[in-house]
Amino acid sequence: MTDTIFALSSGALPAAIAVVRVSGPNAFLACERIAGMVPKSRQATLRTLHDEEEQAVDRALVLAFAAPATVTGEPLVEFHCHGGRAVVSRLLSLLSQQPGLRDAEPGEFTRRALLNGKLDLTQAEGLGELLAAETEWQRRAALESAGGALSREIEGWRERLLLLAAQAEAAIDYVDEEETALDLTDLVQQAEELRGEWRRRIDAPRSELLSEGLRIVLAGPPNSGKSSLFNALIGAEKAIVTAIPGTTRDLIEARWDLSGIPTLLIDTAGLREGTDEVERIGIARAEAASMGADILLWLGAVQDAPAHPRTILVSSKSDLREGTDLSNGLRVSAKTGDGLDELKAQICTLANELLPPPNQAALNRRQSEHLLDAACALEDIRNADSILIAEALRSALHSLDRLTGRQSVEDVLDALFGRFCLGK
Ligand SMILES: Nc1nc2c(ncn2[C@@H]2O[C@H](COP(=O)(O)OP(=O)(O)OP(=O)(O)O)[C@@H](O)[C@H]2O)c(=O)[nH]1
Ligand SMILES: [K+]
Ligand SMILES: [Mg+2]
Repeated sequence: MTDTIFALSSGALPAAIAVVRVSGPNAFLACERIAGMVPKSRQATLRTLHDEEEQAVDRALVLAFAAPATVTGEPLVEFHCHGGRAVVSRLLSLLSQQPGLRDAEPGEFTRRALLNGKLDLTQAEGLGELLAAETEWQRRAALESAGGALSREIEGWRERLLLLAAQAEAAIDYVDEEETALDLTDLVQQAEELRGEWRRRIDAPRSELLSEGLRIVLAGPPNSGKSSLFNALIGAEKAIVTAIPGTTRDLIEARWDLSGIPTLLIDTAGLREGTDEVERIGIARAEAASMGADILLWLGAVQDAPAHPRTILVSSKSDLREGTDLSNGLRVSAKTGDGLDELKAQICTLANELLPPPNQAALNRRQSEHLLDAACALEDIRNADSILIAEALRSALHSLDRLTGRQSVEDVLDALFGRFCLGK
């Protein structure tokens, strides 16, 4: 029999309320022993929790959910108790003494939900992203995935693919019976339309851009004011600023929430012929960071700017150089704050082009790879015979199923072909 698992599901203690969850076949039994009864399914009931000596542990709201309509698909009980450390620790130790109960492993509730078909892999991944979300954009995108937007899209592809596969299999039967080969042009065209849709999804921005943040790099000659601008943008004196050229040596990174857009702002060493070994290494890192930037903020002369497709030219220290600006960059002063809003607006515009649209569930690397496999499977079907086409479609289906974590396609294929089989 499966273990019954329990864990503190709410956040750090102490807190006003703590939620302890129990899931598995013995959840109701444990509830009965601790709360004296199992409340009616989905009805919050205030109970005194007791230990084995009938000593009161806490007054808590108890919620029971009957399987299978629960988040894990198993019988589930929630204790909403007071969030003191001693209360929670007493309740957890009490639970651990109940028959068949043990501590949950990290992510185990979600794993059970996955195994019981309550969500698929893409939703579980979305849930992970939702828990990790720090900015608005991340939250909205993760909510799309967790809510099943991606799995619904994949399910749509899968159904179309299944229909095509069934037609291809039927065409094989015709060949067996030496009747006129069926015209497969239409089928091939539909498969290629699917492949085109997948290609566009694969080429779209990845969800990692959201979880890791857009890399925005400040680069330019020494003393151009990179570190000052870095500090002004993040609103903290994180980087050392001095009048000495070559102050910054290593990369300095800060997570920066730019109006909901998750970014990683990176300050770098000023670019020049390095005077000592430490500075030369720092400059090499600065150059590498500039190359790898999603957006480059260049604080030097136009003609010296590295070739980067998304560069914003910044003319720094605008408070000092009234009207004598030669760089054609956006005039910004870290000292007075002049031009900072405009700079942020320009970064936002570039970021909007780079990031996955928040109303579409972006694919992560793992998902893209499986979708690419599926697209590749359908690559050479244009002049293939029905047997090869059927095989290619089947292989594409397998890739989609690895994408969602669906175990086996065979049963589904069997069921479907049972219905579709023409001529047999
Ligand atoms: N007036 C004025 N001075 C500034 C401004 N920004 C930076 N400075 C000054 O310029 C000097 C260099 O600034 P930093 O921010 O250290 O320049 P940096 O590009 O990081 O320099 P390195 O790290 O050495 O490459 C310091 O003395 C700053 O106070 C500004 O907007 N206005
Ligand atoms: K400096
Ligand atoms: Mg600096």
